[in-house]
Amino acid sequence: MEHSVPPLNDKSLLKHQTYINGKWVDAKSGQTFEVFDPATGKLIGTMPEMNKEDTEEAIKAAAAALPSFSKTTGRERSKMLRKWYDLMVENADDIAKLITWENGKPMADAKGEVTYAANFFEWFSEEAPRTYGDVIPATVPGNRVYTIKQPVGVCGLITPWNFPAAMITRKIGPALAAGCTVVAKSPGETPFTAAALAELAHRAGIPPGVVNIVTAMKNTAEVGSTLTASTTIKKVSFTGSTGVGRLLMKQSADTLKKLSFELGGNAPFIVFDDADVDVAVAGAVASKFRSSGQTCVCANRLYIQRGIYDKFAEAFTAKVKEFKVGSGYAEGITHGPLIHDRAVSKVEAHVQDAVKQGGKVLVGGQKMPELGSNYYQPTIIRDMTEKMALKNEETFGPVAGLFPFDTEAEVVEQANSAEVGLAGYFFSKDVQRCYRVAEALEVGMVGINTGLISDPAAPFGGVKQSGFGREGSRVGIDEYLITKMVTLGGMGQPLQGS
Ligand SMILES: NC(=O)c1ccc[n+]([C@@H]2O[C@H](COP(=O)([O-])OP(=O)(O)OC[C@H]3O[C@@H](n4cnc5c(N)ncnc54)[C@H](O)[C@@H]3O)[C@@H](O)[C@H]2O)c1
Ligand SMILES: O=CCCC(=O)O
Repeated sequence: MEHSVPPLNDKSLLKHQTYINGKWVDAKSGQTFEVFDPATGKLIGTMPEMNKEDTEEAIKAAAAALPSFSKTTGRERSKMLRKWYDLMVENADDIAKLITWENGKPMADAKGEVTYAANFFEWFSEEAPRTYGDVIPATVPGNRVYTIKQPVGVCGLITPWNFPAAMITRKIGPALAAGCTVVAKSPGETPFTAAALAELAHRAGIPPGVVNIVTAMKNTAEVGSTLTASTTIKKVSFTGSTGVGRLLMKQSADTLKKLSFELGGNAPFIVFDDADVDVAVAGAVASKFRSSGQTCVCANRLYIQRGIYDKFAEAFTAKVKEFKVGSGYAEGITHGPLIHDRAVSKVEAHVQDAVKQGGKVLVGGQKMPELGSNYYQPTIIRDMTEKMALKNEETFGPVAGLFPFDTEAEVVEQANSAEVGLAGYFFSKDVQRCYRVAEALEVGMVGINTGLISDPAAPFGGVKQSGFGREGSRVGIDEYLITKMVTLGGMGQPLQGS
């Protein structure tokens, strides 16, 4: 389905170059890559196809900016981040238009993402002046011990397309607050939002070289190996799939980098018989179908206790039938396209596999060629079983599989059977069960009686093969700091003259 792209209020936010050392530049090779609108398949524009040489140039710029930036006070960095936050808020409509254009999510969701993304700058502007160390009572007589927090150095950041703004600000915010400088590789599918953020960084007065954005599509792996092999880069923070996370961890081994990895999920979503069905359905709609199922914390396996199974399935199906799928710019649209044809193929494969093994489609189950090649109907399948592909792999698309279960112990075992452990959700009115199950789930984040857990104030991250490290919250800045211990010897002498 065709749609027209609403014009930006500030056309200068749409860049076709990238931002390195405070300047807008092309790739040294002159090469570019094309970026397409997932809703129409039409070309949005091109961006520089950068390679090892360009990445090294960006690392050099970040290294040159580090000595002076790392010596600014927390209060000075706080003001810069606050200014960047204010500019994001002022330009929220334009950034949302760019997100919808290159990612496909509906404008209402894109606006929500801009607020979420900007809030990381606001949050870390408040953390920047508060990187306290400790004064430690020493064991050795005559010693005095204290710690200071210092920036880790130049950081390499790699983020995915599903939140073109928020995944970047969730890393750059704490990095700058800590006094680090960064080289960020923006996602190949959604580089324009990142470029608009860089333009706002420039306007906010962030010094040249502090924020550098490398763009690439075909050369992505080359850029990744340059960042991980560099001895200048002291830390890599990556958000993306578990497979790429493993590769980057191997590549980082030779230089023993500090790492933070926010990787794939396969979230269990459990509804107990004693839950409020309406609350559980609202939670499932929010958790499963946010961004058409393309978030790492989306419910993937919905476990519904047998006593409530039919009632939940019916109410959930009724809600999903109300969705309106189409171009993210059109009025009243609740769900947009998937990012590309590979995403559609994975969704299709999971649905076909479930149906072949006895799953019954309650709603959806088909592609939507009348809208475009990247659209798939929001889908619910009941009578799911443990052997189905959707149970073991993150679908990353708009398919909800309903698994029946009998006991609390059984469902927790099933929930924990995944290799990954990012988010988990459950619904119950029994307060003792709430504590019990929250403590038993092997995940980094638990939602009880809610399907939405993302909050800049709350620590975001996983366990098992969902990675390590936490983003947002008061601990998010620690990922970009080192704790230096200082011991003063020969202290504690008697007062002079005594
Ligand atoms: N835990 C989290 O916070 C979180 C958040 C969002 C997405 N994710 C996960 O990300 C995945 C979806 O995103 P995706 O398909 O774009 O993931 P992906 O791993 O393919 O790509 C993520 C980023 O890594 C880059 N990349 C890919 N190969 C690379 C390489 N060899 N070297 C360096 N960079 C490389 C991509 O260009 C992109 O910018 C899902 O598994 C999802 O769960 C996790
Ligand atoms: O896709 C992963 C990030 C989602 C979020 O931050 O809510």
